[in-house]
Amino acid sequence: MNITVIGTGYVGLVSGVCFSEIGNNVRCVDKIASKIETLQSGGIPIYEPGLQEMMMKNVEAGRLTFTTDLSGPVSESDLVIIAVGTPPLPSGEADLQYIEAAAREIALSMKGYTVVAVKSTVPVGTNERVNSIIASLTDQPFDTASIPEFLREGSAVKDAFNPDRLVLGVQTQQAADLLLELHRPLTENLVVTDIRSAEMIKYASNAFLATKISFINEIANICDKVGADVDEVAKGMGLDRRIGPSFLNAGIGYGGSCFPKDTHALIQIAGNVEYDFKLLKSVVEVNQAQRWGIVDKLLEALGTLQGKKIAVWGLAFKPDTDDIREAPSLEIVPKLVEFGALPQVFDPVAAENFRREYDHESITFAESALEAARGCDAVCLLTEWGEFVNIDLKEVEAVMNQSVLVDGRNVYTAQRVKETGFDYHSMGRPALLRDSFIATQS
Ligand SMILES: NC(=O)c1ccc[n+]([C@@H]2O[C@H](COP(=O)([O-])OP(=O)(O)OC[C@H]3O[C@@H](n4cnc5c(N)ncnc54)[C@H](O)[C@@H]3O)[C@@H](O)[C@H]2O)c1
Ligand SMILES: O=c1ccn([C@@H]2O[C@H](COP(=O)(O)OP(=O)(O)O[C@H]3O[C@H](CO)[C@@H](O)[C@H](O)[C@H]3O)[C@@H](O)[C@H]2O)c(=O)[nH]1
Repeated sequence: MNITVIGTGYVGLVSGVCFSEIGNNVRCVDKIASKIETLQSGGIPIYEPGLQEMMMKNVEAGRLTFTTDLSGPVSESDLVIIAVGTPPLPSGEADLQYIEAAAREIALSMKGYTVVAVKSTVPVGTNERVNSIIASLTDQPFDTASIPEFLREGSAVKDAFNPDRLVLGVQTQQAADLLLELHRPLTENLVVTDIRSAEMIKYASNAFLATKISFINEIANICDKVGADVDEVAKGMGLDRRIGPSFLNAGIGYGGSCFPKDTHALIQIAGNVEYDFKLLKSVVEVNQAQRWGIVDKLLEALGTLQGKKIAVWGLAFKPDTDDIREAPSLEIVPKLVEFGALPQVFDPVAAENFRREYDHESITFAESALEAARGCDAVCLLTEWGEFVNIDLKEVEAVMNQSVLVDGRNVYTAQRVKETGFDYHSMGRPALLRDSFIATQS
């Protein structure tokens, strides 16, 4: 199948590479010339494990090319996938200007029957808008479709080949047949539905996952007060198949380019039809407050942050990505500075992206986790990169001024902490270090 993918961000590039990997001819288009030049020369503008190797393999096989000009590729394509950004407007609503511009450009180049599928996360009704834009500019036959993306950054390639399900929102059998042919090699769990429902499935899924996170974070806050261990609670809850174990990791809350944006957008979508989505508003509020929990714990442990050196481990919104969009670090580090602290920050890949967003004379960018900890009064872990999880805590303690460890992602076991002299604080696990039956078992 000949496919054009518009937008080479996380979603467009991963989709383009994966569809070429299963034998399709894919042309990836982006209007940012520097991105295309990087891709054409074998480089990759984002950090995503396994993507570059797979990209090079398919480029060499002649199935994958990159360009800034969509006209040629679109005119030869059976399927055009729109994977441009839908960033939030100040109101929280999704900004659809890039979707609409792409629709106009596609319409002017289409030749013969083409399916135009929106992969970007868009409010219900957007495909109809895309449909009317294209119909107003061309008399070529076409269908629009909604194929929302569910990949997670950091495991995008793995997710693309092992999806729990794929959702195909269609309006004709012809479009359904083409999309089924494309997606069948990836999974048997194909949900074929109407376009509006497909658009809604994406927002509802992200909102539900965000709700699970805020729920367990509130349970963690209560565990802190009643002396329970939220990880034990999550384990006990998650074994109930109706609840499930995933997305019950308590910590400093969710960030990233999707959950914050999509929860706000769904609140707005509901508001536009005069529905007050009270539950989701609370999810967002809880998530915001959760970020300050780690600062409270540092204050509790140190008394004051004025002049204190604080090592910050992790700046990316999650491990295995350089993405810092809506990362908790972007609020927590400035808050530490505001309290007079001297943060020594380190992230294996996201430090440069962070520095572009926020820098201050009080901050030192360290070259390693150990260097970040040197001379510090406390370490706080914001992102659970493997190298922080597996670090030798005794070695870290040895280079610090005071041994306080605030674990914002609950990654250390009781045994590892007990081997050190750290004054250890976690998110909702006060029972962890207690000499109780559970603590001696763990
Ligand atoms: N990042 C994720 O993990 C993820 C996962 C699922 C869904 N989504 C959704 O997918 C969409 C894309 O997300 P992303 O993170 O890949 O965005 P991104 O901002 O990383 O990439 C979008 C790309 O589209 C390009 N672009 C915009 N208009 C264009 C045009 N007219 N022609 C050619 N290129 C154009 C931009 O230059 C940019 O490179 C969003 O709606 C997002 O909500 C993202
Ligand atoms: O138990 C958990 C799980 C996640 N998180 C946080 O939640 C955020 C999002 O994590 P994750 O979902 O793994 O990453 P994303 O790449 O943002 O992926 C989400 O957003 C994408 C964009 O819409 C969707 O495609 C994915 O299905 C959806 O998981 C991160 O800050 C995590 O630290 C927690 O705090 N606790």
